Amino acid sequence: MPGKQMSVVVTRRLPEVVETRLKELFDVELRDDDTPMTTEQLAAAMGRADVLVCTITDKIDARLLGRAGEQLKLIANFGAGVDHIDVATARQRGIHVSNTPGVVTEDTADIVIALILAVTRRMAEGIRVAQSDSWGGWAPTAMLGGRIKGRRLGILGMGRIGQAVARRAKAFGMQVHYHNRRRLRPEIEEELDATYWESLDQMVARVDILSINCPHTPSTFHLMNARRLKLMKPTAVIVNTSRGEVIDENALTRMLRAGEIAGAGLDVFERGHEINPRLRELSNAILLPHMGSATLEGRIEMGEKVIVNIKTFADGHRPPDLVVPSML
Ligand SMILES: O=CC(=O)O
Repeated sequence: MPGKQMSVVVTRRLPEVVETRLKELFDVELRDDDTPMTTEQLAAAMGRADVLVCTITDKIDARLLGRAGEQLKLIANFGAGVDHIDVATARQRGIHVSNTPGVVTEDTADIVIALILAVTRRMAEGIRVAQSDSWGGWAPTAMLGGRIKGRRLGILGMGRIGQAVARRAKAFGMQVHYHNRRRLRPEIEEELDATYWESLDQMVARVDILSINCPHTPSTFHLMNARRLKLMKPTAVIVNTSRGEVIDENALTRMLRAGEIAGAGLDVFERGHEINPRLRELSNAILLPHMGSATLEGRIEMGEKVIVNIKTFADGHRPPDLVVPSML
């Protein structure tokens, strides 16, 4: 099927250069407004597109896939995480799913470090004080946080992002520990100076800062449940830039309130952008609106990946970033 004839429907506004390139290459339908499509709009899009370009704000479940037209052959996700797509059902229906791995790595790792520093050095409180009239000037005992040099960082999920976090953490003088389904190759472990823990419980109990960097899959849902959160030191900090569902958010909120965990830096939440109001009230939780990969450079690279996946598929080949259920 020649690329020009491929009908592509895009569910959200994308960076301008990406939209321009999509228009040059395909018969593309772009969005004018930047709100997520309703379920009905999504179903209609899936009924007419050969390729759907969607994002995390589009929940593509088995019911919706059941309404897809025969012509829908590729769902090219703009984003690395695909937990909003029922990949197994798509596969059964002969619909390929691709994503944009790799290009979100460095930006997301930067946000992990930013959150670690923001929580341990009380950045949010500091900004509030500086913006208010209440600042009385420098004082030896004011705004004291904790030093991160020498602290133990535990990385849960040592894929691309976890490793990029480890590199940065090493430069900050932190001790890197990690838990992963598979142990890293010895030369990578050595390069990162990283200590492997087969037991997640044991690692969680020993670290000062825990960074969540595993994807959300059925086996990582609530991996940080109440029991595991309770294993953390009361002085420890937890940072999540992956998916909210990996942590039991209610349990975390209770423990932060009770001072059983010292602080949290969260870029993602269990119910998307509906943040638990109790979490918002806490002064020891720094919350960001899911901006881990939000750089202009990164978003353009994500768009380029989407385009390469569609173009390769349109030319009759396997998209380079095909997601298969066994990867999840
Ligand atoms: O969260 C962002 C992504 O999955 O790329």
